[in-house]
Amino acid sequence: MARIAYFGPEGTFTEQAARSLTGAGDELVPFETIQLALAAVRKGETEGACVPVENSVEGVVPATLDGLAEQEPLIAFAEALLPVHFSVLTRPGTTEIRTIASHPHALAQVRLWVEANLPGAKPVATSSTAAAAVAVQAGEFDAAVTAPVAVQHYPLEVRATEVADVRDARTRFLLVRRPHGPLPEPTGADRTSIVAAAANRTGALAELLTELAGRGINLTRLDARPARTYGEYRFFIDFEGHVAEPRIGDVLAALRRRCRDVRFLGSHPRADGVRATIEPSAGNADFVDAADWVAAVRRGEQA
Ligand SMILES: O=C(O)C(=O)C[C@]1(C(=O)O)C=C[C@@H](O)C=C1
Repeated sequence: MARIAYFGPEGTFTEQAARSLTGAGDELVPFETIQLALAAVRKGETEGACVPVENSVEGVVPATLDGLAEQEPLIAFAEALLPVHFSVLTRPGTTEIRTIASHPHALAQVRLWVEANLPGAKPVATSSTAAAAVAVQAGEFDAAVTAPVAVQHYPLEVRATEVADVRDARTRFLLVRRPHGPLPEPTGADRTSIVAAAANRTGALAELLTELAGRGINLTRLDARPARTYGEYRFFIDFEGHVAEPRIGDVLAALRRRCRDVRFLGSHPRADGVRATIEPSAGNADFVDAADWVAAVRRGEQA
């Protein structure tokens, strides 16, 4: 049985993701913020932490990216992809909705719906969707935009379901742990994540990307976040493949040479099961064959 921290309180999308990534015997422990969930696993209070990383409408979750780039390293060893649509909850009997609360990512995904259906309602940011339900229950706000499961945890009334400005929105979540023990086995449908600090000079980012492109490695995400000094950035790069593969090991070694700093954030199976695209002459067998040939040349056996 493992203790797993998650971005709570109870009834968040993240709790759902954590349940899908853990076993029945595991204990899920809610934390009010992403930072606190990551701190729990760093301190060894829990064996893992489940946090949201990116949404198909609103993009990355900054607290997760910054939290993984800074302090002691953590490694993602599994991911979940959840469909995202919302319920709107109020205290029973509420007649007028003047304030509508939720996580900023959730508010951004229902802005048009709120304008059309609750004109004049003021959006208010809370730490999570479930925290909005708690605040509505406490009488702080009139309505909460929540995950559909939230109503099972809080005694609120469902005013609308399936609320979403963009159909088929999805959020991806990571299960992270401290870097100890073996990585998940490669499956052929894996994702590798790094955060890199490129040198501050012309073409530095293009050179990093050329290392990946030259080995036929397909990117799945590229984001820049400030590196806490004005004008300096970190690049979060996700790509197809697993560090156990020769082609991925080869590109990581090249990035390590080129970057001021590079941190490995994990290699794990993709939740959508999409298999890596392998370009002609960039498969693992091609890398192994090329390395064998160089070794033979060095031994003086082949020219
Ligand atoms: O507040 C929650 O329920 C969360 O799990 C966070 C979160 C996010 O960070 O994007 C997760 C999915 C939705 O996109 C809205 C909020």
